[in-house]
Amino acid sequence: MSTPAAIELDSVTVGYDRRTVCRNVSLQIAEGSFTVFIGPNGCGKSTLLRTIARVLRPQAGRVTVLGRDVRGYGRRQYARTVGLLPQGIEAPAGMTVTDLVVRGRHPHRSALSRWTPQDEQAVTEALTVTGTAEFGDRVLAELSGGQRQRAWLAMLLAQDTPVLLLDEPTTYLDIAHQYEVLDLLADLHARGRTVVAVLHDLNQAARFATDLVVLHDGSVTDTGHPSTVLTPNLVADVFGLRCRIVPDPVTGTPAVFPEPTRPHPSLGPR
Ligand SMILES: Nc1ncnc2c1ncn2[C@@H]1O[C@H](COP(=O)(O)OP(=O)(O)OP(=O)(O)O)[C@@H](O)[C@H]1O
Repeated sequence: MSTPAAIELDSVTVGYDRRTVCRNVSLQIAEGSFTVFIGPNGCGKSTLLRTIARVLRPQAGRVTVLGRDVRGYGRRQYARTVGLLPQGIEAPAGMTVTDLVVRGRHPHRSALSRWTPQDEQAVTEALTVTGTAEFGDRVLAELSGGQRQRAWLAMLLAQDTPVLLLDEPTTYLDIAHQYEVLDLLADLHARGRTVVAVLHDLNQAARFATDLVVLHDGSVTDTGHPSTVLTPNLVADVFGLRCRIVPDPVTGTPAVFPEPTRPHPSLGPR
């Protein structure tokens, strides 16, 4: 039996005002998968992620999450089900990292409910695993881009949702922190969460994804395991880049190496 879909898009057309970006997209994202959207700039990756997050409303078609039409969820109920880390998000002025992470618990609490040990544990754990506890008292606006990105990620973790959507979660992070965040997402996936991320680094996508979704000009052109999806022809067709694909020496997953457009100076005259 195949894994049930955590997220299902059925003939979804979506865009901004009268401008359509993604047309007639049908897609199933398996429950418990680590799915990565790849594709060139402007192809509609964020648009599709925001549609699943209910930030954008489809012009046509239907989005289902955990077997239920997303329009059928109440606001707080949806926030307990799906967490979104968007791109380029701004925090209210003066907000500290801990304040932000505490906000992640809002969907789990009502106006009158007390702060519970479970809330406390979720916040402490989110601050710890993202390495943000050490600057928990600092104001977000005064942090580096990478520190801020980890604070937003901590908020998302405190939200504690079965489905996580992340739009370029490694932006601003140095290489060690990029892998730390991806390992953290892999951990969440290993513990049964459905993780859907947009990534630009194809080698990282191939290393961490159980499923790739390739987008091109607002359409899904390929889906499947990285080892079957990522080929030189796909990279040429979708990104317009000539490349070689070799097994990553560490993981054996496909790794993309662009063909040089000119000889590298260190190679000397040929
Ligand atoms: N708020 C908006 N209003 C109007 N058009 C938008 C808006 N946001 C995005 N677009 C347009 O929608 C198209 C798809 O954008 P989207 O951000 O989904 O692409 P993307 O694949 O995530 O790109 P990138 O890799 O550059 O982040 C682009 O042509 C973009 O200009």
